[in-house]
Amino acid sequence: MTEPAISVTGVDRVFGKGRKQVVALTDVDLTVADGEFVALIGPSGCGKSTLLRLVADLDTATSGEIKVFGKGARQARLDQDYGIAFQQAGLLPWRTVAGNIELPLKIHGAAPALRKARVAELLELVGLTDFAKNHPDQLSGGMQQRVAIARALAESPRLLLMDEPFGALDEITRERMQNELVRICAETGAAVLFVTHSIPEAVFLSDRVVVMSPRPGRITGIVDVRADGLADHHDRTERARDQEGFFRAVAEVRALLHGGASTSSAGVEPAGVGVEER
Ligand SMILES: Nc1ncnc2c1ncn2[C@@H]1O[C@H](COP(=O)(O)OP(=O)(O)OP(=O)(O)O)[C@@H](O)[C@H]1O
Repeated sequence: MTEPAISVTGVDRVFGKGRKQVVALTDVDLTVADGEFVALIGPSGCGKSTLLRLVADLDTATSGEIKVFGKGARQARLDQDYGIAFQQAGLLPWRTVAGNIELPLKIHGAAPALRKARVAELLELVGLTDFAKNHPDQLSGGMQQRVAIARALAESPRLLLMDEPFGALDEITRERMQNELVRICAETGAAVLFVTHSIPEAVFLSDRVVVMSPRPGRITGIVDVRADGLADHHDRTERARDQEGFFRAVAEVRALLHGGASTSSAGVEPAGVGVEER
């Protein structure tokens, strides 16, 4: 059997001491299978980013164990087993689109010919071939995010860690980016751990949606959207947004966010309405 992409066991993260202590995460267990797409959703402060940061080795758990492809988080970072994309694209303004995408390869000493070929491939993957020589300030927000995703994919990671990568985009661009991400995942086969505030976004993109609650941050439930009749995330198409199973999964996630309350009288939320706006 292949190693899971991520395995989190009994993880706690406590910040500060005494009266200022914040229990950001308590007793979190989560497995993301190789090639699986898992979304983390929950109200502000429930520990989504903290969990992602622990997996990325940007922070250390107070207790518990985190493995990435069977290795410790630190070793996985050193081995560049994953790519990261955050809400702010974080591009270097003085480098071109191609220069930004190339950066991780350059830092890790890839030969120029190899870099050039890989950048061309990635530009095509994210549909920005014609913009290779542009600078970030000449691109729209969605295009900048595509550059960031291409950069995260530069070293062909088997895992992507994404923290609200589409959070700053308008709804139409956001849906387009979601469709792009589905296609990119199908082409690369990468597993994804994806933080979002949007229920429809989580359901549309994922195989499983992990619902968290705050104080202390913990997992309150997991919705497997495939059990609601949605295709595996690699095979998802735009039509999934209109399927009955999609609305069922949205209602299930919402019920978990509300502590198991019935959603039947509330109906299904319109696309794009996030946790925070509710
Ligand atoms: N470095 C830190 N020092 C102290 N407290 C922290 C630190 N990082 C996070 N926290 C606290 O941990 C809790 C979880 O924060 P986190 O950013 O993980 O939540 P989140 O679910 O990602 O929130 P949001 O949806 O608003 O981004 C919050 O109460 C936050 O204030």
